[in-house]
Formats: sequence, structure tokens, C-alpha cells
Amino acid sequence: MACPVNLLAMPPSLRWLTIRHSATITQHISARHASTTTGSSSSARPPKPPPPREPLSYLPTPSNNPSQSALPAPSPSSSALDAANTIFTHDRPKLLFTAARFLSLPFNTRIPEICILGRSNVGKSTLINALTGLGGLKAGTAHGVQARREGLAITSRKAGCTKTMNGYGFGRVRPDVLKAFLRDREAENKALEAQAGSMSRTERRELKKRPREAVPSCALVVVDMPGYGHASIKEWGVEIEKYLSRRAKAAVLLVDATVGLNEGDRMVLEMLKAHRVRTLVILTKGDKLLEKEAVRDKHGRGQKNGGLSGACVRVWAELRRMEGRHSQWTEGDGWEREIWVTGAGDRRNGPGLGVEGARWAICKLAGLVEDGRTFDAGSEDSPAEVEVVSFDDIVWAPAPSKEDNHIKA
Ligand SMILES: Nc1nc2c(ncn2[C@@H]2O[C@H](COP(=O)(O)OP(=O)(O)OP(=O)(O)O)[C@@H](O)[C@H]2O)c(=O)[nH]1
Ligand SMILES: [Mg+2]
Repeated sequence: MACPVNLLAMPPSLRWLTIRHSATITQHISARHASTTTGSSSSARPPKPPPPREPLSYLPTPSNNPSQSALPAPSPSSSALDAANTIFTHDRPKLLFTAARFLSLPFNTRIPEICILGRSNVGKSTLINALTGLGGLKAGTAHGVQARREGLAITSRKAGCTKTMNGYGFGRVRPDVLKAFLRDREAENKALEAQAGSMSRTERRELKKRPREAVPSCALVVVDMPGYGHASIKEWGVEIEKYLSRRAKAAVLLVDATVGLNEGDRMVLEMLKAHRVRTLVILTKGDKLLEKEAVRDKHGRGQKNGGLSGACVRVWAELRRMEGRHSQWTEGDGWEREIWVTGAGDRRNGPGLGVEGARWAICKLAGLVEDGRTFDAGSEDSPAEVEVVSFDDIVWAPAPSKEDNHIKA
């Protein structure tokens, strides 16, 4: 069985996680492989592989560990995963807005908003569809009614498919959020009425036309961004830069697991750092990488570039290099050290590899779920073989508070 990390370099208490992940991945790939190799006769179609419920994420080893590899992180509890699943899949998701310009974005001061960034074709829209449980590969050709059957966001094999900032609403609005909004709205209306008494008719008409924030109708807003192409932020859009500098509090950067970070990603990371946007990295197309690795394994060629673990190590190295010495956008505080892996582009794999984990990670970034996981650094009877620092010390920073997730002033 191929193992993503060196087992001996891990505390015994965490080894089972590696074995569990490897087993899931191997089972997943062999089922997938069977379906592609035996698929020539339509009557002998193999049974669908079981949906890979297992979340897939990695944490860096402590920085004083010379091997600098990645540890598979423990899974959130099934109740935590269910809470995130409910937000994304229980109610029908809504297309809230489509905006080509920053100024046409609707106000949002109440609902946590997460934007999904990444180069063209990395799989932003595909992941959004997979998060909703509406299918990954074949997505919608239109928003709205058709979206129910075909997928929510529009995707394409051709780069440059999404050209506007598209906001989707997930889950039910929290009653306390709604109550506070309505209370404030009432107070605001009263103040406006008092003000209107001393205004001319034209001024009153203008006041009525002024755009106002809509009554909150969901628990989470996810914004699908246009992808950036050939290295130029200018090409990518002044409007998106405005979004990041003036509105974004938290972002998910999607990175193709088979390619890694490119020049465009680095430029975007610089912007996220400059505007102190909390950043989570999710690797997409993990299924492709695992499939390639499975083929290499079959021919006895071993892993190339460290597989998924290697892909994570390279992202951490880049983030640490970028963070620099005096940055306020730091490991665990500006960017999340845990990297999640997804493979959402193929419907034959049920809901997609690691999608449940991605749901949870996004909800956690939005402050909607708590991180109740703990790490066991080994006991006196079974001491960790490579004791570098306590695992308690490498736990990430606490989830942002609810207040942090309102938009920037
Ligand atoms: N195998 C695999 N294919 C994927 C995955 N994610 C996306 N794809 C494929 O990659 C292509 C591009 O996906 P999109 O979701 O349209 O990419 P995007 O990032 O939204 O692209 P733009 O809108 O152009 O910025 C589609 O053909 C998807 O089926 C994945 O996780 N695994
Ligand atoms: Mg897209």
C-alpha cells in the first residue's frame, strides 16, 4: 500500500490516520481504475465505488523536523461534518448576485462571505457545485431553475468560463442574525422618517432609491470569482482587486494538485497578504494526482514529487517564504496551515474526493463550526518515537470570531 508519509517519522498515535487515509485512497483508486479498465463492455459495468466520505487534509510537521513532510490531519467528528453538510446541502442553494463590478455588489454586513479564488480552469465552479452536492463534472449551463438538476455554477473545460463575481447563498439564516438585522432596520427606518420631515420631495425620492442591504436569507455566502490567466493582475481585473482590498475577510485559494502554485497564484497571495485576508488553501484535482500515482505504483515506479504530501509541502514552503519576517499575515493567523484536498471533477466518484472535508473547512473559516479536534502526542506507555514538539503546539489558531466575518468597513 502506498503511504503518503514516512510512518516512522510520526508519533505512533497518529500513524493510524495515515493508514486510514491510504486505505481509503487505495480503495478509491482501485475502484476507479476498475471502472475505467473494465468499462469497454457496457453490460459488465462495475458497481459504483462507495462515496469517499473521508475528508482529506494535511498539516505540516513541526518546523524543526528535518524531514519536513506532511501529516494527514485527524478528521473532524462526524457530527461536525454533518453540521457543515447541512449548511451546504440541506436547503436549496441560491444564486444571490452576479456582479461584473465591485460597486454593483449588494451590501452584506451580516453573513460570513468567503470568496473562491484560483487560476482559470483550476476547478472553482466545479468545487462549488460539488459542495452543494449537485454534481461536479457536468454542471449547469444556466443559473436558476436548471441549476437544480445540472449544478449550480457554470463550468467548462475551456479556461475563462466565469467572468463575473457570482455569489451563492447556503444554509438557513441564523435566527439571532435575522432578529438583530430586523431590529436595526426598524431603528434605521425611524431615523430616516425623522430626517425625511425636513427634506424636499426630490430629496425624499432620492433617499428611497438608495440601495439598501437585503434581509439576510442564508447562513453563508460563497463567491465564485473569475479565474486569472496569464500572469497579469491587470487582465484579471481591477474589480476583483477592489473586492479583495475593500470587502474580503476570508478567501479560499484553489491550487491544482497536479501543477502547484504558479506566478498568478503568487501575485494573488501577495494581495491577500497586503489586505490581510484570511486564506485557506484547497488542492483541486487530487483525484488526477492520485490516479497518476496509482499507475506509477502499479509499474513499480514509486511516488513522484511526494504525491499529495509533497504538493502540500511545496505550498507551505511558498507561503512561509512569502510571509516574510515582518508580515502581519502569518502562519495560522493569516493563512491556515491545514491544506485540504479535493477531487470534485468526476461524477463517477459519487460526491467527490474530500468534498465533505472542504465543506467543513469552509464553514470553519466562516466561523460557522468549531474545531473540536485534539491531537494525541503519545502516552508514557507508548511514547512518540520522533518527539519534536507537542502536537498541541502545532494546532492552528482558533477559528475567527463571528464578528471577524463581517465585511470590512
Ligand atoms: N479530474 C478533475 N477535474 C476537475 C476538477 N475540478 C475541475 N475539474 C475540471 O476542470 C475543468 C474546469 O473546471 P471549472 O470549474 O470550470 O474551472 P474554474 O476554475 O471555474 O474556471 P474559470 O471559470 O475559467 O476560472 C472542468 O472540465 C472540470 O470538469 C477535479 O477536482 N478533478
Ligand atoms: Mg468558473
